[in-house]
Amino acid sequence: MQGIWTTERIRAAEDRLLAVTPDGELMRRAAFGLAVHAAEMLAEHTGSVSGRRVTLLVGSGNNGGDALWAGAFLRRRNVAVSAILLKPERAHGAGLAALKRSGGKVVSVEDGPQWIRRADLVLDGIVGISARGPLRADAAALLEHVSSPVLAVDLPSGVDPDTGAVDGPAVVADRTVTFGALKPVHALAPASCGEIALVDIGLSLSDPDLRRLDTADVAAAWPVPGPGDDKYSQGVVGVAAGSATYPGAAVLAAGAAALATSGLVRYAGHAADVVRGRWPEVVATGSVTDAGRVQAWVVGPGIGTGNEGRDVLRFVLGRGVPVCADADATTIIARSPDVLDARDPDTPLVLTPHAGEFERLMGSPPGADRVAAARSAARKYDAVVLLKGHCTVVAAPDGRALVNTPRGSWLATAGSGDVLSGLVGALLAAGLDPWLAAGAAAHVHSLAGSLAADGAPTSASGILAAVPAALRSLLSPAS
Ligand SMILES: NC(=O)C1=CN([C@@H]2O[C@H](COP(=O)(O)OP(=O)(O)OC[C@H]3O[C@@H](n4cnc5c(N)ncnc54)[C@H](O)[C@@H]3O)[C@@H](O)[C@H]2O)[C@H](O)CC1
Ligand SMILES: [K+]
Repeated sequence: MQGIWTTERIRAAEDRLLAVTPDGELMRRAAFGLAVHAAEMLAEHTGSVSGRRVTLLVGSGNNGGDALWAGAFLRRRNVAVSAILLKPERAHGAGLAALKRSGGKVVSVEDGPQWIRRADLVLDGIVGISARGPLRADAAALLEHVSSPVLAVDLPSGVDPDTGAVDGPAVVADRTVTFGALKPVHALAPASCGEIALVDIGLSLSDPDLRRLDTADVAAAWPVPGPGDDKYSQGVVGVAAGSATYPGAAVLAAGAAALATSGLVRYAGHAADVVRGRWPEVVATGSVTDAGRVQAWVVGPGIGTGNEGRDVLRFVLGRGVPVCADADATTIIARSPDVLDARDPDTPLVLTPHAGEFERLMGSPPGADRVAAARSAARKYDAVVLLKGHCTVVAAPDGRALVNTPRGSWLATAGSGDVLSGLVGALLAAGLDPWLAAGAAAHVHSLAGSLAADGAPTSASGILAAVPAALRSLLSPAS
């Protein structure tokens, strides 16, 4: 799993390292890495490096200092470098001196636009981990003239480093070169960061604040049948979803559970005939009380929020096995939290709210800091909370949190959540740690979404149909 640290932790680690490193050495290490990526981008976009033009947007802190030093290094490759100093009197002294010594130009903010328009590459050194609030107006005004590729220094300016929230004008980078370790912005605002490159500057950090699952983590966690397995050994998952009026949610959730692992799927509800007709391998019954033993339940999609839905949820919560409560079940819990009294305290619960359901559960929307929001809901309900969004956040009651960096926005389609809940349930039945089960399911769900979309809008049925291909790409990449 990839570690992600808050800016506070990063700054503390940088300060510790600065104390034992020759003055300016860290910055030169960072800037050299930056210059290598800038040269790579020039070659990629223009076919050459020498003679090309790079314009630096230079803020008043060390982020600007990185950009100035990188400009000095680029001068060695005969790149024409111009620096626009947003606050000339507060520009990084050593960096500015290095740029001037190397023959780089310093231009005024007033003349900035023309130097931006003629650039082959713009380096965003406006602000880094010390960013506070929306991008200042003078910096924002310069962005309007950018038409070349952009390389962000450490992180794209105008994006909140710790939440990835964008509140106003902000840099949209083609590539972001960050130093030492990933910050939350790199996982929470992928569209603003572009391709992310990490330059090692010798920072040492432990106990990440956040994590991101790599493909290898998901592949290692995903249950794959072995010689000794049978239809029960991979876990039996119960799916309590849908109704005679709305059988679709049941078909999608049961189907996802059936495709996710080799375990047995039991469906329970009023859509039994439709589910049986679509998924003959699913053992379908008309009621949860007739469903038989399972190792985990998925409950909620399409069950309705009335008395009958509440009774189904109460029954499932009382079975003493992990439960993934989604959709209508989330609304029932929000309206009548006492339904959770039926739950054995040791029974793991996974809640999968979208922003609206989160607001019902918590009384207010997730807000800008979605990791903090998911963590607060996880503590309040003593449950793993998978907070859906462009970047899905999964928080556990013990504070663990992971971010699933999306592959596009193809999942925002009706029924997509039903597919996700089926995937979560199958992994819970297979015995995965609930937090990991939710994270792995979200990872495969977004992979299936991008395969199904293949660049054009898709539907929940398309996402469901792409689950096997997503799993194949994960579990047997060579195929
Ligand atoms: N410590 C090191 O040797 C290394 C630092 N690295 C780079 O340093 C930055 C962090 O630098 P810092 O001086 O703390 O602050 P910033 O440059 O991020 O910002 C300072 C400056 O920016 C202005 N500002 C704040 N908010 C905004 C805003 N919303 N819009 C515009 N301007 C803003 C404010 O005036 C501040 O004074 C880090 O990101 C790295 O790039 C490297 O890691 C190498 C080692
Ligand atoms: K920046």
